[in-house]
Amino acid sequence: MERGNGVAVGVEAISKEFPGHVALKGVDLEIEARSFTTLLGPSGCGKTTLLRILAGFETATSGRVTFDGRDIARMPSWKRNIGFVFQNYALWPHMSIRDNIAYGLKLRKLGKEQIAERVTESLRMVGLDGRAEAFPGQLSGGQQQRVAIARALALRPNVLLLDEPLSNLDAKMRIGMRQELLRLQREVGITAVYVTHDQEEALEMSDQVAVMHDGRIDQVGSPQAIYETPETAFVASFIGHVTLLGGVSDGAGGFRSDLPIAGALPAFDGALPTGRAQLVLRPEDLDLVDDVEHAHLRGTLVRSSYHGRGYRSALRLADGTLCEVDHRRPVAAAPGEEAGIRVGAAALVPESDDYYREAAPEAESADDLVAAPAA
Ligand SMILES: Nc1ncnc2c1ncn2[C@@H]1O[C@H](COP(=O)(O)OP(=O)(O)OP(=O)(O)O)[C@@H](O)[C@H]1O
Repeated sequence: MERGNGVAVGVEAISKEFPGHVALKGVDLEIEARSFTTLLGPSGCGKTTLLRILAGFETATSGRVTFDGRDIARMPSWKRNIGFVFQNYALWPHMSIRDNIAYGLKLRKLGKEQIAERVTESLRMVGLDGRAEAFPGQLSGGQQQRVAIARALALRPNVLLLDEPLSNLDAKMRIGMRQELLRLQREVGITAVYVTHDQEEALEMSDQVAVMHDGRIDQVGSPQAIYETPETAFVASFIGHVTLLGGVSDGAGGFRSDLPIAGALPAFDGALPTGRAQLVLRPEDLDLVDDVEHAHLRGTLVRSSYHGRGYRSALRLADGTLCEVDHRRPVAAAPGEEAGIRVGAAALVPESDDYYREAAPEAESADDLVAAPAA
C-alpha cells in the first residue's frame, strides 16, 4: 500500500443485511493513507459490522470496498494484509507472549530469525521489552492490550483495524493508552480505522471522524468540524451536551426561532435550505447576563453549580426546554428567578432526518428572521 497522501481505503455504497435486520444502509467513506479514522456511534449503529467488512470477516450485501483503488470483495481476509485488534484482546492464554505474537508470523512462513526480530521490535514499540516469556494471565489488562497491538503490528499490515480496543480498561489506563496508541500509529505511519462509542476518544485521537447512526454515516469530518459545525441534530447531540431550539431556516443563513430571541444571533457556518430547523446551543458558547432585557434568551434559573474553572447553570426556557450555560462569574439570580442568556456561537441543523424529503414550509419575510446571514 502506498504510504503518503491518497485514499488507502474506499467504502462505496456498502449495505449489509442480516436476517431480519439491515445493519448498514449505503455507507460511503474515504480513508486517507496514514490517517487515523474513527467510526463513532451508539451501540447497534453498525460500526463493528463496517469494520468487519473491511477486515473480510463479513461480506457486504452490496457495495464496494477498495484498498488502494483495488476492489477487494473477492480477496480473503488473510490476503488483505490487515491487522485487527479486538476489544477483548483475543490472546491465547496457554501461549507465551512471544508465541502469541509469533503465531501469525509462522503462518506467513517467516524465518526463525526474522520472527524473533519482529517479536522483539513489536514488544519494544509497545513498551513491553523483556516480557516475551510471560503468559497473558500474568499481565494487566492494559499490558495484554499492548500485546494484542504488538501482535497486529508485527505483521506489518497496511491497515490497522481496531474495535473498541480500550473499552475493557479502567478509565485512567484508557486515557493514557489513547496517546500511546496514537504515538504508535504515527511512528509506524499506518492507516488506522478505529471503532468507538466514546466521543471524547474520537475527538482526541482522530484525523477524521465518521459519525454513524442507524446504519448510515451522518457526517464525516475533522473533530473540529464534527463538534463545531454538526450537520444533523443527531451529530450535535451525540457529541457533547447541547440544547436544541426549533424554528425556521430562511435558506440564506437566517433563522426564526419558535421562541422569541432578542437581537441578532452570530452568523452560522453554512446555510440550510428553507424549512424547519434547529438551533444548536452548547453550554460553553453561551453566557449568563445580568441585563435580562438585552439578552438573546430568557429563562428561569433551575440550578447552578461550581465546577472548578467556572459554573454551569440550567435555565428553563419559555417552551419548557432546559438550557445549560457555562459561565465564569457566579449567577446573580436565585433559583426560580429570571436570568438572561447571551449566545456567543451557534450551529443550525435540519429538524429531522427526513428534512430534505419533506415539502419545506415557505420562508417568512426576511424581516422576521433574527439571525443575520453570514457577511
Ligand atoms: N451476525 C449477525 N446477525 C444478525 N444481526 C447482526 C449480526 N451482527 C450484527 N447484527 C446486528 O446489526 C446491528 C449492528 O451491529 P454492530 O455490531 O455493527 O453495531 P455496533 O455499532 O458495533 O454496536 P456495538 O457498539 O454494540 O458493538 C445490530 O443491531 C446487531 O444486532
